[in-house]
Amino acid sequence: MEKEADLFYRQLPKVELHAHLNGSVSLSTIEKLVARKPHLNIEHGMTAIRSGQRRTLDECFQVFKVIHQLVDTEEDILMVAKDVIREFAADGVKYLELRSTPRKEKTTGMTKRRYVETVIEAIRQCKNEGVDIEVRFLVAVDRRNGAEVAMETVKLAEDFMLSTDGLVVGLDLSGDPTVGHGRDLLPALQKAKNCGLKLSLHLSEVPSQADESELLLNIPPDRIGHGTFLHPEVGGSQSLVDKVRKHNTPLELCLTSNVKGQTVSSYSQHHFLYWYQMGHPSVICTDDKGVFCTDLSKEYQLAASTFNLSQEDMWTLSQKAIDCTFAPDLKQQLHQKWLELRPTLFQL
Ligand SMILES: CC(C)=CCNc1ncnc2c1ncn2[C@@H]1O[C@H](COP(=O)(O)O)[C@@H](O)[C@H]1O
Ligand SMILES: [Zn+2]
Repeated sequence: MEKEADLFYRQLPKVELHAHLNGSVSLSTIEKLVARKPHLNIEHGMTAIRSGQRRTLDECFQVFKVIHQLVDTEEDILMVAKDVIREFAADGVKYLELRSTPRKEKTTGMTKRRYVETVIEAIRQCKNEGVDIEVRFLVAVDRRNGAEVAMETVKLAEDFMLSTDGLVVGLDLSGDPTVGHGRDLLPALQKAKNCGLKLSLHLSEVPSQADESELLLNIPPDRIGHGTFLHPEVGGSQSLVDKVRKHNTPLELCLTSNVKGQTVSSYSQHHFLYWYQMGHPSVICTDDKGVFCTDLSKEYQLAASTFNLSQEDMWTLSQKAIDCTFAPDLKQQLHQKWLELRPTLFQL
């Protein structure tokens, strides 16, 4: 029987704002992909980092390369996206913002436009099948690919924002944080902001990026991914913190990802506490639930047990996340849903 606390966190209605599509592929979907491509000789150990395991950031990024080999056709992307959406729904996520990087045509046999269309198709199919979750999409820019590709991606994202009835809501900046510099991507990010795309930027995910963060915070972004090294105690600065505070920019915080990727030394050292105690908008997210063998319920439970927070605190945290979404049209509906679900949850 499921333990009472597990049940509480699974039933808690949740908002997931930071999920990379190909990092979110579950074991059962990986098995289906491996069966489609036995010649690749890929085992699950190569696509996930299990409990207790730690990897360097570099090793983590190698894992994405393996997953990308497995997910390289239109059929794969449709299946992966549908499976991921259904899994988040089964975990009690009521609103999901997925993000994914359209890859070079020669690696997938399809154009970047077709890649995004396929993810949108998966979102539509899940909606038509009655999966109980609202999904929106952020087109991702991989910082490793430089300024020109970033600009192309922004144009693509803008086209989709205008043609998908609000399903494409923004732009993500991600990829190996040790490669490239945000200054080169500034024109593309500014263009995205000016045309109405919401911006979620991976920021200060590794140490010594204070200059870059300073620059990118001036845009300013609409949300920050990780922000692990923003505050002074870890080599950031008060000026960075002040900027984030001034704009009240929400942080997307991913505990397991940071501990397994070794940018944070232990759960109790996670910067969640710094921002949460300040009353700053902090949203618990998974990052890559497949790679890091987690789900959003586990992340909520982990935050509660690590920082000694009550179920009531966690309820408030999940409810406040609604105000950090990039879908203003859905906020009222989501708040209503939370209110309706509350009585059943606290009767447990
Ligand atoms: C290595 C590590 C600790 C990962 C967690 N932190 C991350 N930091 C930056 N970019 C990421 C991270 N996790 C996933 N991504 C991005 O998401 C991609 C995978 O999802 P997709 O193909 O865009 O659908 C990766 O190739 C990478 O560009
Ligand atoms: Zn991320």
